[in-house]
Amino acid sequence: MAAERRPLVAGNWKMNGLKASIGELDAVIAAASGVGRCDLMVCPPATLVAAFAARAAGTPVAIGGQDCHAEMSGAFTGDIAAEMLADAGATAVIVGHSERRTYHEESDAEVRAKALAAWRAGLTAIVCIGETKDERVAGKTLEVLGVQLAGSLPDGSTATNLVVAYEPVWAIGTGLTPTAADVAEAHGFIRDRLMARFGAEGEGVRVLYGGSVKPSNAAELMAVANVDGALVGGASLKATDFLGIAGAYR
Ligand SMILES: O=C(CO)COP(=O)(O)O
Repeated sequence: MAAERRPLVAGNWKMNGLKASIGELDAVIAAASGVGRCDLMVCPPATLVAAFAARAAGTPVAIGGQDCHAEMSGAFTGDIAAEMLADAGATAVIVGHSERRTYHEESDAEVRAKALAAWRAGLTAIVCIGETKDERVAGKTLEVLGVQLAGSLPDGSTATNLVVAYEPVWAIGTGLTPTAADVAEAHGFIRDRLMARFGAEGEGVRVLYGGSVKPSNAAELMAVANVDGALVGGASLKATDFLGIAGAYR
């Protein structure tokens, strides 16, 4: 029997949001109990994690970080340890987002170390993978995803400590999305790899789609086999749009 995977719709606010933005979180919390068929998470910038986690405590909305350092503490100016995110009330952290891989040159090995750091702190690791436009045009999408999965996921991944986010780099912030068939192919491939390596746990790992998800395309994307929710960037900044996407699971 296929594993029961409860969908997750997570918002990645990236470098957006000030204290006043908590009103958007309030609106998500107010509507959350009506979004019964999926989990909801908001990943604000690090400066807002503690305040957001305090506000979301006892509600169905989880709070996550956007990145963490692999070490627990030390002389790493400007960096944030997974333990600090957990201390602030986060229950998950995104690692290996393509913007980290591109602008901070993070390798699969570093992403893997960050995922292990997340587990050390008791956080779920949301590990992002995805091909560039050039890689897709060259027909290398699945090869790239295979390498990223092998290098970025630690041994010991389970249905509860890991979420994978498939985010084609060319679909992020561009308004472009892959066809449903392309999403099905990528997610099916990821599922196969997860099951080959982690067995029944791999069957339970949620695989999110990310890249230009909007209320208008969410239902179609979320209906694809092995798509267990969304990692939403721009459209997560407005509660109405974010909730519109989660509405795919109403
Ligand atoms: O990078 C993303 C989420 O992590 C997706 O961003 P957009 O939804 O803005 O395309």
